[in-house]
Amino acid sequence: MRLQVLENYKEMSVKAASIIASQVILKPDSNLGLATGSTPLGMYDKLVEMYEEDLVNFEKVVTFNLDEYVGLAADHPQSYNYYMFDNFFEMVNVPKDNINIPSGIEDDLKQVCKDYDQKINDYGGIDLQVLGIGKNGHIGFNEPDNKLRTNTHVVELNDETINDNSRFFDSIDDVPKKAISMGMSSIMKAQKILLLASGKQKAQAIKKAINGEITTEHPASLLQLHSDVTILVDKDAAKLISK
Ligand SMILES: N[C@@H]1[C@@H](O)[C@H](O)[C@@H](COP(=O)(O)O)O[C@@H]1O
Repeated sequence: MRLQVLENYKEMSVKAASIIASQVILKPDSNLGLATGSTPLGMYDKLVEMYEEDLVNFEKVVTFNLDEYVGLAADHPQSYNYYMFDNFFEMVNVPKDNINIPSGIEDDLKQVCKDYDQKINDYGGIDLQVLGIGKNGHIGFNEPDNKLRTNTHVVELNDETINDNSRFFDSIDDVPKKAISMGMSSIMKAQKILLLASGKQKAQAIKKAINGEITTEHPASLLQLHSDVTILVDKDAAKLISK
């Protein structure tokens, strides 16, 4: 694991964007695994800026998002589909046909999950996977548990995650109780992983991810088993990491 501690959120976001841009410049048809949440917002802003300045071109890029809420249609403002278009896809030139986000509103969600993994495989796997981290160490929506699912699957969100994510909804009752998430093996199969964390509320989760034992009870700790992980954190998120 390579850890880089940046001065603040802005610097972390700029660094993350430059890593993605380098990936796309070196391999224009990269398959990018993308994440949502508040953490990557600054990275998407910077990437849009770089695209507008002609520093990067996404015309051959294919994207696969990590997760989506069950029950929220693509046009629901809190869906991850909406988030991705609102914060990134509307402003850059990733072709619409190259954008993959699991649909949480189909009747047969098992089939959606199966097809999603199949498509990732058909495209030759993910070159660079961006991840945020939950306060409880979840990545995507792989929640702490005594066992974790390998492939894309439907997951029951735990109370802490529902509570954390309720800040985006009018009321906690509006937060979906289930989501579709890429599984740990889908994530671990990515060639490279880029994990971002900002703020002191993430310090404990980052400490356990980097210095803690490898356990499914802290899904991000499994990243210690991957050979090419870069972790970008700001000073607040880094403050519990032992030297
Ligand atoms: N499913 C998402 C994760 O992919 C994200 O990493 C996490 C942290 O979000 P934030 O960046 O807003 O703290 O929250 C959500 O639950």
